[in-house]
Amino acid sequence: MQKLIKDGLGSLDYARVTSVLVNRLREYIDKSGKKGGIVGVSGGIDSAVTATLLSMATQNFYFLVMPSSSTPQDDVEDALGLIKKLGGELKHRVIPIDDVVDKFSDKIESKDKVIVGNIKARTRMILLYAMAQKLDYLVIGTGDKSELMLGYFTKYGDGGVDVLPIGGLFKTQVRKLGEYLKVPESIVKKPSSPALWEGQTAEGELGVSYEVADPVLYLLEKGKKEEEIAVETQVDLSLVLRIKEMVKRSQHKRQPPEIFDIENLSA
Ligand SMILES: Nc1ncnc2c1ncn2[C@@H]1O[C@H](COP(=O)(O)OP(=O)(O)OC[C@H]2O[C@@H]([n+]3cccc(C(=O)O)c3)[C@H](O)[C@@H]2O)[C@@H](O)[C@H]1O
Ligand SMILES: Nc1ncnc2c1ncn2[C@@H]1O[C@H](COP(=O)(O)OP(=O)(O)OP(=O)(O)O)[C@@H](O)[C@H]1O
Ligand SMILES: [Mg+2]
Repeated sequence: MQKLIKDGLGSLDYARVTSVLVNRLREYIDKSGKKGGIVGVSGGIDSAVTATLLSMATQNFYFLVMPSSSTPQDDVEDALGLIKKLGGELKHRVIPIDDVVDKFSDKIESKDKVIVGNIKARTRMILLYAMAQKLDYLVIGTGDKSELMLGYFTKYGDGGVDVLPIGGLFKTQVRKLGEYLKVPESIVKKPSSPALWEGQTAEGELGVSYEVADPVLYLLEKGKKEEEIAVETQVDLSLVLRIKEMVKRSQHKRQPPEIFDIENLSA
């Protein structure tokens, strides 16, 4: 990989990144007038890093672990282990969601795994917002830059949050930040998965690894031409084009709903 990509993706000062993100998060919560923050902790790297940063920003943190039938037992154990490490024994709840999810899917008569998976993500969002309101806290999002750019999240599900502290870091960087923050190895080394259905992995569903996608996303954001990116990253042009298409097609997930303007009715 070329130096430019290495500099952008590989050589961040994670001590500095940590202090900037923790301070920004503390300030954001203070300015919001809310008392603290809540995070859904899944046993995956994004929520582990976000929960760790939140616990460094404020004592007023709260965690929800919300397993479904497709959540591996190891994930629940990893989530609870992390919460204990962060001192969250009295500041968390485990809320299984299958009963609620089944009610929703029955109502629309669908067992489609993507539709039911999105119901799971949105059920978690509802529980996080309800608990946040009860505590007078904000909902702290866990999305990283790779997922955000690719649109690899459920709109108004895990995408429905108040702030995205690690949204400026690519997935490969979040893993490195996790190592720096001493997130348990079982979480740092775990392949990313939304766990919305059994056997689902992020890289399997996306059809590309984050190690490959991240440099391409990085250069796309820099405005580089597809052909140049293919040469620079040694990724097939067809894959570069597919990644670019994912970014384009998910634009609607990264912006508020379009409001139709009626200012110029005569035009
Ligand atoms: N052009 C447009 N303008 C405005 N809205 C548009 C639109 N095109 C679609 N939409 C709307 O967007 C909907 C589709 O988006 P959405 O409901 O999100 O659904 P969709 O993107 O189909 O599915 C979510 C994807 O994210 C993955 N995911 C979900 C949750 C967590 C994680 C994770 O990494 O942990 C990953 C999941 O595995 C799946 O591949 C459409 O049904 C439609 O309502
Ligand atoms: N079982 C769960 N309990 C609590 N929150 C969950 C659960 N599953 C998903 N979430 C929430 O949804 C977010 C999105 O899931 P996602 O899988 O992208 O993140 P992750 O598991 O933290 O990291 P990774 O992307 O590496 O798997 C999680 O970070 C978490 O906030
Ligand atoms: Mg996950």
